[in-house]
Amino acid sequence: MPTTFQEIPRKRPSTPLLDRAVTPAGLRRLGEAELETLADELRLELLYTVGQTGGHFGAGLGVIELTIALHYVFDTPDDRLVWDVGHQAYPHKILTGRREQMGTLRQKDGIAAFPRRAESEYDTFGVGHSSTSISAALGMAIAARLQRSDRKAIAVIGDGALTAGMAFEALNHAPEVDANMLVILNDNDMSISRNVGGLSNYLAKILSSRTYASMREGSKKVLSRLPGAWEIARRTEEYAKGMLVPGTLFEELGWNYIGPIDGHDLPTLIATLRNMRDLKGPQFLHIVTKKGKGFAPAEVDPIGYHAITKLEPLDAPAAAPKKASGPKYSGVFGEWLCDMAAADPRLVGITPAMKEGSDLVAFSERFPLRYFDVAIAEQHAVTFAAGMACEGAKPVVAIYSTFLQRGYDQLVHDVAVQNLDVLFAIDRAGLVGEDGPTHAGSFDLSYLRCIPGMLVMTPSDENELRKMLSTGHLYNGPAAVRYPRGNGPNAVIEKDLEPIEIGKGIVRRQGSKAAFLVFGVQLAEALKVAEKVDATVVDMRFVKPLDEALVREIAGNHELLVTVEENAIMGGAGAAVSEFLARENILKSVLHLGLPDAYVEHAKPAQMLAECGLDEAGIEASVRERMALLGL
Ligand SMILES: Cc1ncc(C[n+]2csc(CCOP(=O)(O)OP(=O)(O)O)c2C)c(N)n1
Ligand SMILES: CC(=O)[C@@H](O)[C@H](O)COP(=O)(O)O
Ligand SMILES: [Mg+2]
Repeated sequence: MPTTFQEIPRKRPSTPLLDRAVTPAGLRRLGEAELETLADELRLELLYTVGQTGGHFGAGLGVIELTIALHYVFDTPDDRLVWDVGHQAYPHKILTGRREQMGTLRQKDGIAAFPRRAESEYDTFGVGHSSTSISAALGMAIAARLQRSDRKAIAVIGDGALTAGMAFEALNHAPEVDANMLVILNDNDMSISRNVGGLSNYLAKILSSRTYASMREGSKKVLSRLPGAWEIARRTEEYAKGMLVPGTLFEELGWNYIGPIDGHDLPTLIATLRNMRDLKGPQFLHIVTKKGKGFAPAEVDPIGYHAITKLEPLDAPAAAPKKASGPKYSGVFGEWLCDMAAADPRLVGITPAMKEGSDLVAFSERFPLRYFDVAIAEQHAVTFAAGMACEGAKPVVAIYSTFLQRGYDQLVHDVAVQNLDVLFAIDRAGLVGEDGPTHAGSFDLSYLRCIPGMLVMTPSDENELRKMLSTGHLYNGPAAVRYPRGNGPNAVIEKDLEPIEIGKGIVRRQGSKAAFLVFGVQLAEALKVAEKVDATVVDMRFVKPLDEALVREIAGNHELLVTVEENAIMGGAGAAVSEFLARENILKSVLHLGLPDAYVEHAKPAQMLAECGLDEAGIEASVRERMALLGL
């Protein structure tokens, strides 16, 4: 049985077995009898390293045994192992040659938050967005068949990730092509919050209907489903009886379902994986684990320990009293949602499995009948909102920019084409820092402003966010407000629910020669630079509709326009300004400042913004360079 630790070690633990197993080749030289001790060492090492760096926590603790068993039984990296989401893959990284790099996790030039192909041959598929593993592993399995290779393909997917439509698209397809592949469902009954929905309830029913409790001790009942292990079952009537349970959904789809088994029982995991490794056709292994396993506080609070910040050194000087920072942008949204819900009974709040991240916690408690967590199902979230809007509800879809990409067709086809009244509260817009490019909200201004009828707003601070949410809510049609991860400049927030005039920007500073047209939170930096170069600063507020009259006026009395946005320059807000000037045949020097046409590697947000020239120094340097070129 795994050891349960009570504390996160602050000193690197002694790990004699892990020291010999930091590659799969080394791991496979260990005797099977040593693996449970190895699991304790690996779990302690994980506690230590994540304690030093911060990062995702509970999920990795839950797959310590599984990770060991997979690399022990399968010939990785030749056998392809695909982790879904990838937030549970730190043990995988430790066992595949990156133990010494774990101290650089999620830091500039360090190893990434999720598996990525460029980082290691053992990271067979880049992940971060959930529910992609079965499709990817299926693709690898069919490629192996076409290449007459007998390399295996294994997908490890969580019960949360399994709630996304694309997971079922792959579950549907694999039997059609009779793929030789293995899907391992890591069922811990948790998403980031508790997992929700019919599938979650169904999985719970499987656990109870297969007398999982008795199986957990023996677990031999499971082996009875496998060739060569049946004799064990046949010897005792009660085992055979246990198999007379109805087929599972997965079997009905054409998968050979095995389980549920205890995902922390290493001997059973190894025996079962060995038996399944060479079976032909689509294989589905259902394991039951605990998120946060082996660390008592995380076992008790898996939601709170989904991710942790790094431990402060014990001898750290007493931190200077932090300037009271205001609420995070998510918190401003969460408070507005409750206030507007109290004022407008038509409002409903929808989240695709990110209640905590998008801060719908208070709303879910105060308005439970109008709160909907649809699980990890962004496409469904958008069209579900569209259906509600058809009936006069005023849905607010709270969604990360990067995850809205998953529901883009639904936004266009189901909401915008029908001009339905849905408000998208788009959190994590722009660079998000340590989660890296898979989670950056780099493209929403580009992919939203091209949609006819869409209202697209970019608040420059917390108060502007609140005003724009009210504006979007009261607007009769598809609307979007995008705002970044974390805190703003701590602006004074007016607690009313009044909208602002649609399509109008505000001149925040009058200067000459150059004029900043700012779309979003870089307003503060632009104002500082404007003081130095005596530029005008306009808070544009709206990407769509663009305040064309104001742009025309500013262009008429400035030599240089500088657009600023934390979005891809390609097709972003700045492009809207240039398109307008071109359409009006207004010749003007325009400098676009934004995110480059590249994937910005993970680091601290400030480091990434500096790298993109979106910090004060970068903005100043670009503007001075252009002004010099123009002789201003
Ligand atoms: C498309 C997408 N939506 C949302 C998320 C945010 N997210 C990260 S982990 C997670 C929960 C995953 O649950 P599960 O697959 O059961 O893994 P567990 O954390 O329980 O190990 C969610 C919703 C994501 N990564 N990708
Ligand atoms: C793995 C995953 O997708 C989430 O855990 C994500 O990392 C959360 O991001 P925030 O920390 O910005 O809420
Ligand atoms: Mg889960």
